[in-house]
Amino acid sequence: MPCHHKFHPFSAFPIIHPLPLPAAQQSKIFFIPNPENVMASFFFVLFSLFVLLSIPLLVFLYFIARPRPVKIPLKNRHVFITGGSSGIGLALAHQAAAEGARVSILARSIDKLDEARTSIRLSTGIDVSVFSADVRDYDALKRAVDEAGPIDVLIANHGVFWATELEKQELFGIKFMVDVNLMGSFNLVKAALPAMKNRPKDRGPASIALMSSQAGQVGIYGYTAYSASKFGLRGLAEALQHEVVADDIYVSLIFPPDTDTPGLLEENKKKPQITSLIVASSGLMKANEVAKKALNGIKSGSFIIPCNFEGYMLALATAGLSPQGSFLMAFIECAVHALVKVQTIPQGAEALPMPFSETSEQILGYAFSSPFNAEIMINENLLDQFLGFYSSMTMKFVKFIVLAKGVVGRKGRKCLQWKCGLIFSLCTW
Ligand SMILES: NC(=O)C1=CN([C@@H]2O[C@H](COP(=O)(O)OP(=O)(O)OC[C@H]3O[C@@H](n4cnc5c(N)ncnc54)[C@H](OP(=O)(O)O)[C@@H]3O)[C@@H](O)[C@H]2O)C=CC1
Ligand SMILES: CCCCCCCCCCCCCCCC(=O)[C@@H](N)CO
Repeated sequence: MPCHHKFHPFSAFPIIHPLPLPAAQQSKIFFIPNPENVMASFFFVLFSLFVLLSIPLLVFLYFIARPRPVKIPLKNRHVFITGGSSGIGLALAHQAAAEGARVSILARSIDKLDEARTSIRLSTGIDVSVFSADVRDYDALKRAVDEAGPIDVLIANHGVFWATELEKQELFGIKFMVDVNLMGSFNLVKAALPAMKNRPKDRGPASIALMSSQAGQVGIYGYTAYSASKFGLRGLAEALQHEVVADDIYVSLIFPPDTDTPGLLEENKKKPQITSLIVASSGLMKANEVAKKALNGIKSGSFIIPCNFEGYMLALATAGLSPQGSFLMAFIECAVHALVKVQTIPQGAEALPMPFSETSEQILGYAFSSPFNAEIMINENLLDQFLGFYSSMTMKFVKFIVLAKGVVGRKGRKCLQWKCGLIFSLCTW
């Protein structure tokens, strides 16, 4: 397919020559079942039937799962934050201290740590403990974690980042990002988990939060190494949640957009223009806004913590089978997945109208006409919608039940197993 647009040196946006949509695709954009089409009517009836049938099923599932809201307090609890000497980590430390937590921060530079301690003391009157270690050095990290004492809320926020095309990226740079962002988080969780699991039962639920990025939800030009390191955190988090839920530990993943921090200032000095354009479509947040969203998410035990509107959209589009503590959100995620498909179109591969100025069909078809180039397709195949909805619903509910605090907490694993079995057979009837 030929390239239909190119960058214009004087324009913030690539010049786009809109392509007329092929007739077949135009009809896909609006879902209007054609009454002359027997198959369509047949599927329409089938679909209505399934919708009707699904209501009692959902009510039944709701009563089995009986979700209980999780509350993880910060007051008088030990919050341990890596990368707590700068940017988002520093904002997290300020706010956690202000909420009455005992705060420990860890980073490499002792000077920056001391500076952070002073600034937190000045604004809150509270002294935080500081630890100097490199998260890549397991032994040093373990010593710091042991010295700090049992942790209630562990926030793996440390991170290094810069944007470069893979071709121009040196191997050691890739390894550095993966080692700090991903392996460093493994080191941290390994070091802290035993004491977190053995905490006295009356200390209440605990949290392990990992700082990802919107570039950890969707791959972005210039971020091959960074995105890979942040996507990796998601695998770590999803699997870890299964392993620790019985210990009343909740895992969270935080997905901020660009955030105004010393780290970003450095990154922006040498960023490919395309990266800047794409990233700009999700705006820029302040470190204390991100920290606020993050702490609220942690306190409510949310697995996925988006930080802005675009982040909520991305979270819906990329929910996958990640744990969902809210019955309603689990339902919405599955319904959205069955009905629409959001896909990103690599720059230069296909021309899209930009900004909106085209016909209503194109606006509906390509709702996110930013340089991010998200194409939103509406699924017009009813059988497909039905299967998509029920398969993701089935899987999500099995996970939902596995992870529902009520089930594990109240009656233990035996009860969990028969409920999982029941849900499976119910959903695959
Ligand atoms: N700013 C942004 O636009 C966004 C950032 N994020 C993520 O948020 C997190 C924080 O970012 P931000 O506040 O901007 O970053 P900053 O660069 O401002 O701060 C990074 C912190 O991590 C520490 N750190 C870095 N490397 C190591 C290491 N090897 N061992 C221990 N500590 C280390 C730094 O201290 P020291 O150098 O002294 O070790 C510093 O305290 C990162 O994980 C980042 O990927 C996500 C989305 C957007
Ligand atoms: C379906 C809805 C789509 C909505 C549009 C979403 C646009 C996505 C933009 C992603 C921005 C990524 C920022 C990464 C910041 C970061 O981590 C760096 N500062 C560190 O390198």
